[in-house]
Amino acid sequence: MSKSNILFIINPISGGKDKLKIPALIDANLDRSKFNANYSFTEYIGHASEIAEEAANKNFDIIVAVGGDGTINEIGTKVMQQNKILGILPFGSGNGLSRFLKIPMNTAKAIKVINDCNVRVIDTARFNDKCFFNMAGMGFDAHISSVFAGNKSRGLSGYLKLGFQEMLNYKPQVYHIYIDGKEYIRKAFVVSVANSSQYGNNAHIAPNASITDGLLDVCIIKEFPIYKIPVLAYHMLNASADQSDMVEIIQGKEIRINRMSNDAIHIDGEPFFMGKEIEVSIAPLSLNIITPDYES
Ligand SMILES: Nc1ncnc2c1ncn2[C@@H]1O[C@H](COP(=O)(O)OP(=O)(O)OP(=O)(O)O)[C@@H](O)[C@H]1O
Repeated sequence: MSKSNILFIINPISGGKDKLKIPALIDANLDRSKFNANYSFTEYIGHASEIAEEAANKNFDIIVAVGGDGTINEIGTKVMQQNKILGILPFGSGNGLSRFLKIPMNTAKAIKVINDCNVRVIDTARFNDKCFFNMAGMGFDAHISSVFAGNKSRGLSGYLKLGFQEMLNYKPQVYHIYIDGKEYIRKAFVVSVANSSQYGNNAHIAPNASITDGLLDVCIIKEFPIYKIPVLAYHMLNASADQSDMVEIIQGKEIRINRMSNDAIHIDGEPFFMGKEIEVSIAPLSLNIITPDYES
């Protein structure tokens, strides 16, 4: 059997964790009878995307994102365009897509999942012309991702600290949301569009989301008094946000969101600016990705 060429692209800053030992962990755990392996470290924002494009144009069959949802986004976009296979070693702050797909957080175990090479095909989505795989949105979470991007300390504690500071001053906004032909006008704290169920760290905003159903879950977090944060957190961590009166979830395929401001949006947790009108679309079953074999 011929070996597959596999490239590991390592984001040295994601999740705020040291990655210098990753090449040695790959050497110790990757099945060399199946793979010819190589790796490279990213040096700047957007570099993972450049490396992935070059690798996909060459003869790499599998490209592994070593990082969080932002790194997966950069690499997955190129992998999808070239119809290659994406692997993940989770090393982000939140690891939303990895957790949803049940990819082990332990690196040696995650490499074993790659050894087994069970490939699934999943839905992907877009905000205007930018792909996302896990979650995209606007409102408070996008505001946080834009402030967090300029913050030196990554990781969960960095997110939480910033979140509390910024929440005190954040004002909910009015959104006109069109889902499969119906208009919803909502004043919201957050509008998230979910492909998977969770933001990361097992905070499930769309507990019924499926990544293979051809549908997106529009999750509207309504304006709420600050003392209700623990209730919202409880629902997210218990995957019961659909039962909370603070959250409205509407599934659909053709979605457009109009808003009054040009504030940051986020795509898989990374901030971007793309105007007041966002066209949201879904490409059913469009990305090949290595996951655990759920049947075994
Ligand atoms: N060498 C680098 N220096 C600075 N930024 C980088 C570098 N390589 C990649 N990046 C950027 O790091 C950002 C964050 O990456 P990523 O999303 O993987 O980590 P995270 O935000 O800690 O995790 P998660 O999204 O799971 O919460 C991405 O926008 C990526 O473009």
